[in-house]
Amino acid sequence: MSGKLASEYAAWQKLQALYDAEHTKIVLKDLFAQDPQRFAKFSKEYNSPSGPDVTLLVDLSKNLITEPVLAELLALAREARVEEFRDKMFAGEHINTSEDRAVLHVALRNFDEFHIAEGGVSEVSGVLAHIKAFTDAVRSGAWKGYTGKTINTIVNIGIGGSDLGPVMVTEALRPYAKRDLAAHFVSNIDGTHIAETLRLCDPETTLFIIASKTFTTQETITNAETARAWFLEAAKDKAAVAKHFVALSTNTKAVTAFGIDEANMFQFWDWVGGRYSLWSAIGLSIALVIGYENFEQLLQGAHGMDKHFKETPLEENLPVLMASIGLWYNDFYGAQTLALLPYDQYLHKFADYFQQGDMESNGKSVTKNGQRVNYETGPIIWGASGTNGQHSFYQLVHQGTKIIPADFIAPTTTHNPIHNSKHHRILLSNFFAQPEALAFGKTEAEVKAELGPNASDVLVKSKVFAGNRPSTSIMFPLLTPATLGALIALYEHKIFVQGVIWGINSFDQMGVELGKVLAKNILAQLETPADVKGHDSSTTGLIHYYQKYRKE
Ligand SMILES: O=P(O)(O)OC[C@H]1O[C@@H](O)[C@@H](O)[C@@H](O)[C@@H]1O
Repeated sequence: MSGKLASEYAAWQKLQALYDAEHTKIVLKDLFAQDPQRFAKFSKEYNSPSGPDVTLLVDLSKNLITEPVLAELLALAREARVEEFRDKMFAGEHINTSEDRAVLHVALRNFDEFHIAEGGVSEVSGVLAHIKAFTDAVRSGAWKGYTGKTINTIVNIGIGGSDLGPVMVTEALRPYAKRDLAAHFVSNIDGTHIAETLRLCDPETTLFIIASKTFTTQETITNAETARAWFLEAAKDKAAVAKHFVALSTNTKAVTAFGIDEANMFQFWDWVGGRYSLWSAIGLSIALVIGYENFEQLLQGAHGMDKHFKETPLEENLPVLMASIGLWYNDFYGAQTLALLPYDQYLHKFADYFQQGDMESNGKSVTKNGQRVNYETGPIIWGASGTNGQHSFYQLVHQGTKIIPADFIAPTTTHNPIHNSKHHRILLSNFFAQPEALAFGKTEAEVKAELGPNASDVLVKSKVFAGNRPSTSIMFPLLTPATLGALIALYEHKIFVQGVIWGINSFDQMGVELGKVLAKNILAQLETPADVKGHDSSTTGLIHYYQKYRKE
């Protein structure tokens, strides 16, 4: 970070000039017609440089880019010193400047390759061994509940980064799950979430995992206290808590104050950001569900992508390429969003996960130097899996007035090849068809030819697809733990690169704090109407309405 705003870089200005002069000429139909090598030029195959075999095909050719545009985008990455900041991250420098912290999720899956000097890094393997021993004990049935029964249900209580990663990954890796171990995730403070979950649990066979980096998050602590009270109603003995409650946290003092045995606390460190923490002790529920070996495969897969990101020249560097192209839309085309569209039911939480991953990281408008940016930063992330989206919001993606870059993601092979993979062939034919239709559209002449000479002009016009709508397609052979690890790390590093170019701190989350403070203040005023003070008339009116009609 050079103290410059991104828009002051020479490459940014060249990109603006390129956009102004060329963007009407960047027409996918023409670009593909002119260059039979376009797919070969703009698609990349990733083969993991270490660890288990992972291959990904990342097809960037249906993006609104030309070679000069891409070259200039990479020049921007260089001018913003992306390589230098990447190396600083891997070296453990405190690049999270506002909190004076290192950013070392890569150290959680390092497998002794990169040398990192930061307190706690040498303890990673010890925590992994703790996770292994504990998951083996629970999964084998050796770990017993307070009446001597084995555990058949786990409930992870956490929110944000202490929930979304475990939820997404355990869903994504269901084919590897121990099917007789039910896993539930409680996050919302709405009592309905814990109440409905506890209805599915038996206190004798349920293990609660209290996942909170700070161990002060109101939702998590309140839900954990409710779970403990529910448990003690049955167990009646506080000593039994040790067999049914474990904690994942950086805050030993608060964990022991809650009554959890320090031996049942899985440690991590302040250099693990919440939204980058599924690789840490926060992944305990993942390891319980899929087994430690599969959890380690997930980490190894991510490590391979880390190595790729660290060592590959920018021209071939997938996170850098995806970040650059995303920035092109975000800052020059005026695109507001990025749709994540996995054609794999197991990835149905992928977009939810990266809503936090991307939006909490790059939803910032002040640079690390305190300057207000004069350009767009993080995109709005959204999406849905499979063909469901097609019957819902794709109308707008195809024919609406907005430009919506989209990432299509699919495995060549399904874990559920029913009817000789008939379902999967249908699914994939949609996966291939949608980006094609978005890119190439349908002209008025084509519609007329299809409808015949008697079709009304209005009907013809309504069936025209302008096309030239950009997308990236990502394919891989099968959604394995290692492949998922690589895929997540790919997006993590994409977010990192964009944050560096925009000059923002992708690793704090000051915006989340305000809501917490305001809600605490109001909570203290909810009892009595006379206490409701210091608000605007709308907020006061809403609270008074609540006070009039509430029943407790
Ligand atoms: O893991 P804990 O500390 O409970 O935090 C849970 C979540 O809280 C939110 O306010 C954010 O700061 C998230 O980044 C974080 O993941």
